[in-house]
Amino acid sequence: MVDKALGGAGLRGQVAGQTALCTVGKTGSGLTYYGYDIAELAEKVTFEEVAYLLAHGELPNASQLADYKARLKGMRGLPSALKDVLERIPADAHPMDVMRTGCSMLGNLEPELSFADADKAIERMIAVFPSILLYWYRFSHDGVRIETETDDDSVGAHFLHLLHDKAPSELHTAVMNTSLILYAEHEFNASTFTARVCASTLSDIHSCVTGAIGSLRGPLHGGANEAAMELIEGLQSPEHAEETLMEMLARKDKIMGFGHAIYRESDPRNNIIKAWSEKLAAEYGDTRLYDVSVRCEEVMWREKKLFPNADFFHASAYHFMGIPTKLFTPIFVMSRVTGWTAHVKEQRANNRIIRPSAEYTGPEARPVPALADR
Ligand SMILES: CC(=O)SCCNC(=O)CCNC(=O)[C@H](O)C(C)(C)COP(=O)(O)OP(=O)(O)OC[C@H]1O[C@@H](n2cnc3c(N)ncnc32)[C@H](O)[C@@H]1OP(=O)(O)O
Ligand SMILES: O=C([O-])CC(=O)C(=O)O
Repeated sequence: MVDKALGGAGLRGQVAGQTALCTVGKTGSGLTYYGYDIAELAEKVTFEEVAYLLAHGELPNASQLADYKARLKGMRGLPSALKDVLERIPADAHPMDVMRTGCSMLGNLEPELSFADADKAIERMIAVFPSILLYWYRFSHDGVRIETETDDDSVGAHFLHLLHDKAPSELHTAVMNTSLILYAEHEFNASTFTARVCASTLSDIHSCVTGAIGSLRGPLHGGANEAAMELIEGLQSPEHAEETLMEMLARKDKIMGFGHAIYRESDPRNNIIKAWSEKLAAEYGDTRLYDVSVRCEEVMWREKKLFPNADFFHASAYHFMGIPTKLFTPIFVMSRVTGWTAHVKEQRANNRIIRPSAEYTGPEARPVPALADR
């Protein structure tokens, strides 16, 4: 089935499989995980509850949640062979490459030997991804070998603690919690589809996630939050934002953090992270990045009817929490691993190898000329 309004390139509008996990843009702008609206999840639950929901199809009760969090807490340590590998990755490597390598190495050290091990492997990845990222980051940038086994209550707090060497404030913990919920799952986006294609060959879960990390890295997908930061940090005032964007649009430049393949009017994640960014700006005491972002939003809607996607206000929000720009997309990995792996399990449960057909556009059939005749 092809949705004519969207056009067919990039498989746009084509139904490529079924999922019970998530709806994207079903009512024009909505987003639900297993039927729960994203705004309600962001307001009422923790990222760990969402991670559990995606893994098991239902929100946990109190004792399931306590057990789940205790298991995650107990899985934050890094095997020494993984530390060795991380220590060899240079400081100027892209952190998404570090995540890709870290995930792949974990798959060597702790392979998923049977699909029955999937849940354990998934929990391990959720727990250890912040450790992988920040062990490398702190070793290569600060020359310290950090202890990754903290007592923090959540994945978001664990991440901020390892980054800043101190337990985060309540505000920052809450923002990380929301951010991880917003990024957790999004139907058949490019990285998730990568994971599902890999899963459809009956490959192991670390291969699925490693491939997905590679797809998320690009600036048209997860990499847009870093690209958005590069744009807004150069904008000195709302007036400067207006001028710069008008010039960029005249040159037909792409403005990263705007537009979406499925949503047509708005991304339901935007208002949620935008509100947190505004709060963080006030706490930070310098609202420039928030103010210029708001002007970018106004200009893009006025000129192109394009709206900020999940990535745009994440840039200022992360910056206000002291997170270096190059760590933005890896945070997306720390969250989306929950969605990717839920899709891997769903694919496995009802699998047929994903193998579409191509429309041939090459030359007519022809004989191979001898080497001397070419
Ligand atoms: C969490 C996420 O992954 S969200 C996506 C993050 N990515 C970005 O923010 C990158 C910037 N945005 C984009 O490149 C695109 O909007 C995508 C990749 C997200 C979606 O791509 P598509 O589905 O092809 O976009 P769509 O069909 O809506 O584009 C319509 C028109 O708007 C233009 N357009 C879309 N986004 C933008 C943008 N950010 N800046 C300028 N123009 C844009 C397209 O070039 C296209 O113009 P054309 O018809 O003259 O070629
Ligand atoms: O759905 C998409 O194409 C991209 C996106 O917003 C996401 O993966 O969160």
